[in-house]
Amino acid sequence: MSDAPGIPSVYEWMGGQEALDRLTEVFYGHVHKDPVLAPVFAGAPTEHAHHVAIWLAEVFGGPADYTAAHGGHDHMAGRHLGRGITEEQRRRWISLLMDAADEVGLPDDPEFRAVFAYYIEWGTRMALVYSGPNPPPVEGTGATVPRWGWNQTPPWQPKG
Ligand code: HEM
Repeated sequence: MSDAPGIPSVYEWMGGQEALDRLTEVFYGHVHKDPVLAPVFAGAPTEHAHHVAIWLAEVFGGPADYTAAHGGHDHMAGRHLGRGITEEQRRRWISLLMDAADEVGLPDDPEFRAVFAYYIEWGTRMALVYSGPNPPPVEGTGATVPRWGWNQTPPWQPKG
């Protein structure tokens, strides 16, 4: 959902790609030291943090580079298949990401943090759905990367 003309995108507000890369670098630094999450990400390639930063950029109104060059929505969804993510792991993921947001100095105004937390709550719950026993289809679905603006985002359903 696009925002009104003249209002910066959430992506611009948070500092663009550079801020997102700092965020995910610090975040995955914590993840790899965390007893609950380290085993989950033990096999992740070193570029993982950057790929997630590119995904988040597209979600928050930045360039559509994940769609153009990293496989788009279906690739992201497919990377969670069969992982059986637990609620404890999801909560820890959020907690470490919010710690990282403070550490790298993302804006802390209530509006930005509310939109940010709204997407992260939804996205982590979707990661659990895809990682679980009955995931939605992930190939050729035509699903697009969700876009999060300042306003309410409409309910999302996988296509196909
Ligand atoms: C808003 C929440 C989330 C977002 C935006 C997200 C985003 C992504 C993206 C974009 C990828 C694919 C990276 C690539 O293109 O190479 C990925 C992979 C992955 N995600 Fe997530 N994710 C989220 C939540 C979670 C949670 C809660 C967990 C587990 C606790 C998780 C575990 C993983 C794992 C294990 C991979 C595969 C890493 C690999 O390539 O080995 N994700 N995620």
